[in-house]
Amino acid sequence: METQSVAGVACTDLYQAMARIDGAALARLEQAIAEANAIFVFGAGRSLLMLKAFAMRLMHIGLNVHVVGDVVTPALQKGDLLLLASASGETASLVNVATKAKQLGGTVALLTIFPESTLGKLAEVVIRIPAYTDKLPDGPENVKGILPGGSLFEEAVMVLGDAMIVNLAQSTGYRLTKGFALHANLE
Ligand SMILES: O=P(O)(O)OC[C@H]1O[C@](O)(CO)[C@@H](O)[C@@H]1O
Repeated sequence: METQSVAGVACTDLYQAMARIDGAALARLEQAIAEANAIFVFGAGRSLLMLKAFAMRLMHIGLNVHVVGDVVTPALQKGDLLLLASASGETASLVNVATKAKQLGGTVALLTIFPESTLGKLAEVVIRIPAYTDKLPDGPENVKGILPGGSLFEEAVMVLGDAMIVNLAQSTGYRLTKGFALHANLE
């Protein structure tokens, strides 16, 4: 199959996953983001890359956002939000960070395939992304798509992030009709 056709099938897989996401849970996440004093994002590998892209957009619309582990990331305070992306919900470094964030009075939000995971139990706001996973048997609820590994989950995180920006910008009064004035100018 030609590469652009593979990409087209991937978009269909992504669309079908999006159609099964709980809109009320997403609205709760948007509210938690809008109400947080500061937002911290964290993940491992590609899941973290997607959240870094989301963090950039949150900065663009004027929100106070940090990436856990960066040398200039400040202390998490009570009233802050920790947003995690983890397909498995079991990555040990995220479990440690989530536990610490809760001890500090933070709220934990999670994007995951497994709401019943260790991270899912720690998080106050959980968004289930019904992407294919080889950790579950194949079946009508878990159909392998065209993309390899955890790509469908990761790309769903990316698209959901940009979609949330559309709604968050409306609620914060940021106009998306022009370029992002706050985008880095030292690149
Ligand atoms: O998203 P999870 O389940 O926390 O796992 C993170 C792992 O997944 C990947 O992002 C992709 O497989 C890896 O880079 C990383 O080690």
